[in-house]
Amino acid sequence: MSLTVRPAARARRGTVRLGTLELGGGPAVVIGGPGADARLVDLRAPHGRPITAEALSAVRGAWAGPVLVEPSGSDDLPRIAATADGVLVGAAWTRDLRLVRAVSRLGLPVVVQRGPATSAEEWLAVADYCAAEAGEKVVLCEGGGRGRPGAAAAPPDLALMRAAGERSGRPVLAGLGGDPSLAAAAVAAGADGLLLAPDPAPETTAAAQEAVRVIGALTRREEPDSVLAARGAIDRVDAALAVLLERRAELAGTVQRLKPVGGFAGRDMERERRLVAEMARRAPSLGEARLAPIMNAVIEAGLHLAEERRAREAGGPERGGPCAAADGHGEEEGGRTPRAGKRA
Ligand SMILES: C=C(O[C@@H]1C=C(C(=O)O)C=C[C@H]1O)C(=O)O
Repeated sequence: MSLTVRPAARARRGTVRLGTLELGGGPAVVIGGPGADARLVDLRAPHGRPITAEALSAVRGAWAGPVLVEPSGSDDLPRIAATADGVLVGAAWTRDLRLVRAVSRLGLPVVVQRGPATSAEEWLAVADYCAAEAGEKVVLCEGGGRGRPGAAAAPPDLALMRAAGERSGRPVLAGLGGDPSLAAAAVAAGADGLLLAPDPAPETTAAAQEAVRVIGALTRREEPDSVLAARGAIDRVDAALAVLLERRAELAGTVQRLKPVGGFAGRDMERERRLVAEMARRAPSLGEARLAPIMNAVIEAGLHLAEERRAREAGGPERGGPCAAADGHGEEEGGRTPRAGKRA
């Protein structure tokens, strides 16, 4: 067995490369500040805008990955062409066709952003215009634009974002500015990436990254064609599984507290069999026979946790914790656990 990379057999339609990132084909990405997959530099910064060269080299000095730049005017373009991996046609200047044309001719991918002042038709027309000039390397971004420097970012219309992506076949970003509250919804609605502010709060970036991983695992169909890409996709599925397993353990713990007899003593094998059968409908390849031992382990882990917590709350010695499971007698734990008293 070898870890060779299969040549990409599929011609991917509708994907655009931003440096090392592929927008549209693989996982959803985050573009913004530190901690994102690509950095955004806004040369239209509100207070005394920095010298273009300084702003760009500051980011380049600290970050080797993809950089997307929003210019403030055509003077910025030569420097951007030499330094950046893509250009943002911000919502505030989609109507400056001279600048749009000059940007499209740089040879870099172009992200065309829609703001509240632009209609959907106008937005897609600008994107088509850029695509003709930029050799199809165009990405749509819905929302997040600031009309004026310093103004609040407009929230994205996610239905419009989805429709625009389907109609144009181009990758779509949801512009979220500094507000991650729609991050999960945007990924579920089909966003290929989330465009944040150039320097959002670290929690904003973390929330966006969590959404692209966990929600992306549930909603995006990826077709990885290398071991590395497939492992990346597995890592995202595992992130979603971990979130669900933690939530499941909490809920199973609630049942233990509410049932007349909780813990291993109150185990209900008929309920367990039924939930495995129900899961097999959604996991037909695994089927009941393979799911049963998996769910047995999950359920027993939840019961151990619940008993451990109960013992701790009662101030008694801990039983059935990880040590008990690790000593090789984990399966017999139910037999060694004292009967739970009636707790209503
Ligand atoms: C949570 C319960 O207690 C136990 C744990 C279960 C689970 O984790 O799903 C299922 C049945 C019981 O053996 C329950 O009775 O529903």
